[in-house]
Amino acid sequence: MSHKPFLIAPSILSADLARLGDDVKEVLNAGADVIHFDVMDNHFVPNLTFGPAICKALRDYGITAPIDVHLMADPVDRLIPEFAKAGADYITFHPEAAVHIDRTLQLIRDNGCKAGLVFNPATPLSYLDYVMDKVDVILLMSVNPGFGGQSFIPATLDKLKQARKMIDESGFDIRLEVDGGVKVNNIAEIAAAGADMFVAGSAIFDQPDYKAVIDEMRQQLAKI
Ligand SMILES: O=C(CO)[C@H](O)[C@H](O)COP(=O)(O)O
Repeated sequence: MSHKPFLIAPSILSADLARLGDDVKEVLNAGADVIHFDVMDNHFVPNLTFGPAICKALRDYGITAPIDVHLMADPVDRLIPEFAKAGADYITFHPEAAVHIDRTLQLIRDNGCKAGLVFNPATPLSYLDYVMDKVDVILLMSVNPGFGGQSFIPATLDKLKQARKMIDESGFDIRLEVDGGVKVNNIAEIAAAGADMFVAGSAIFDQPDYKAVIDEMRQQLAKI
């Protein structure tokens, strides 16, 4: 197995939304690598969160770290140029929400962002079969999307191993991201299964000392 340097991506779903800019600065100062930005539309998932204006507000507030926009929205295409303009670095979407997956991946790259597909726990990896050359990131949901604070679904470990094999065999430069129920006590096992980018919401933002959690996560990752 080969993997890229590990990235920790706190999910702002669990941040203090009344003081989002400051909370994001704090988590980055605590050692986070990427900000995970959950876009929920109350249609594809039963919750409603943030749009491009909030992404732009973070940029205007001085956030320079990569922003990883996870679209839990249907349809997706018209959001892509908006988020690219607002400062997104990664844009990922669910294949079930796209009419033309290949075209949507290309649209993301054409807008200057890294493109990715997101897989719900029961969504098969076969959606990747003809687009491995068009993805920069594969995101496996380890919970059903919509809410933070859920438990990691163990079957994700086998799915991560399959995705890692597909990436390694493809020879393409693709990140393997995981989202949902990632904690200090399971991050090593998740990394051993092949993930190299870890979204964590409640595990980080629900603790008073972000640096302590992120440091502990890195200590666990150093075992891999
Ligand atoms: O996409 C998400 C939910 O749909 C969140 O990013 C994810 O659940 C993170 O929260 P936690 O780490 O608390 O499980």
